[in-house]
Amino acid sequence: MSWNDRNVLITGVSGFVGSYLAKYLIDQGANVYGLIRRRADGRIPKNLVDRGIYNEVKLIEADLLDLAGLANAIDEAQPDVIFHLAAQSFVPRSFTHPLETFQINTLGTANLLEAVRVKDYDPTIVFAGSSEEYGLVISSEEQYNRVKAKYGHVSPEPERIPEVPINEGNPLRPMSPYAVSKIHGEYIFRNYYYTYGMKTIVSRGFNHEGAGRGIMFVTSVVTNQVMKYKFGETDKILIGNVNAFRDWSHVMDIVRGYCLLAEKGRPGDVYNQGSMRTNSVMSYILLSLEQAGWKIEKIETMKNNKVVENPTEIDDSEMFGVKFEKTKLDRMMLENEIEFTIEDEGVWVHTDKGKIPVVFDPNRFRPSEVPILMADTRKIQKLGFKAEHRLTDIIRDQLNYFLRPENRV
Ligand SMILES: C[C@H]1O[C@H](OP(=O)(O)OP(=O)(O)OC[C@H]2O[C@@H](n3cnc4c(=O)[nH]c(N)nc43)[C@H](O)[C@@H]2O)[C@@H](O)[C@@H](O)C1=O
Repeated sequence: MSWNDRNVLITGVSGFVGSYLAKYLIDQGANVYGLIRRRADGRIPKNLVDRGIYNEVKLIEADLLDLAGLANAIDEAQPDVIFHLAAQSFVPRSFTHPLETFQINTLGTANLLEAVRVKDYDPTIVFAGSSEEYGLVISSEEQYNRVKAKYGHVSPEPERIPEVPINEGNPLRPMSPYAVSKIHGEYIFRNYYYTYGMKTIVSRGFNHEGAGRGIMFVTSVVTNQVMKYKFGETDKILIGNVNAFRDWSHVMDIVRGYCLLAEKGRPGDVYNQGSMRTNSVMSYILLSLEQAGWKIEKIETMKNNKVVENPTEIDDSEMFGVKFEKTKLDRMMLENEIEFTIEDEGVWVHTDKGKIPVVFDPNRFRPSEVPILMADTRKIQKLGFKAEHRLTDIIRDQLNYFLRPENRV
């Protein structure tokens, strides 16, 4: 399918992913319409300015909670394809504002589909579902036993251990109101295919990052602080749970994946999008420091005397039946040889230029956590998907972004 002269409507166009997607589609010749909430301050969304497309996206003001406004937007855009990316997407906010999260992500999603249905258009509609839907993924017998001791049960019980890499058939064990809201959104999408024959397709995107990623997400939290440390604007790196493992992709790989799903995805179906690797938050910090110019010799916890020599040594051996790039430290953590706890208080990173403190901040820990995510992307690969970027490409783009003083927060 050629995108040339196709009408595309993107909800969440001023967000991180929405703006990259809009730029990509404009470059392909599409007419891109973007749904945007009315801004009281009249300021131009930074992401659209940074992508250089502010004058090229046709912005339509409408709120996901306003059905009439959405119906007007559909009339105006007459979309061949809709990408529904707008959401309350920050997991910690969903813990403090669950109802707001449900309103925007579930009711808002239902409203959008209703607007399309009542208007009788027949676009392909792609939904930004999330790997968060999988939630409590079991990666080893040890972890299973720990989880069972903590919660009393694991429901549904795993049919295999490890449950990674995660395929589309994995159980959904949501660990946040955000995850529940995305499951709900996804199921409305799928149901509208079965009930009304609408061409709805679900992407379950694993974490995707790059220059301009929201400042509150961990990859920006890390790279922002690393650059601040480099320029003497801070004397430590503050962080929450460094044991979490994520499948981090470059935003452009996922943007291409969204387009592929619109072109070739099967209506009513669900597709993972990710990189088929998994790395820890701790490694993200160490690799960022390394790319910013420090040579890392060892790490040592501030309390409890846990030491790892050469933690960033590259290990591309097979784990969970997949060969992927990780650090020596990632492997040790995945094999339960080492775990960081809040009682460790933090980690000293020993480098060629002295010790850097990485301090654990109790306020950044979540009431319930997704321990590990790693996508099995074989289903979308059959449509032609390929994750082109390495983890270090993402880190490089983010460090370059924070090199500019005006982007550091
Ligand atoms: C696919 C999915 O991806 C994103 O959700 P997320 O995985 O929650 O992303 P995040 O970057 O906020 O956290 C990743 C991990 O990092 C840990 N972590 C440690 N220390 C800090 C910290 O200081 N800040 C944050 N934010 N996280 C921290 C934190 O505990 C968690 O385990 C959203 O785009 C979501 O919309 C989405 O759909």
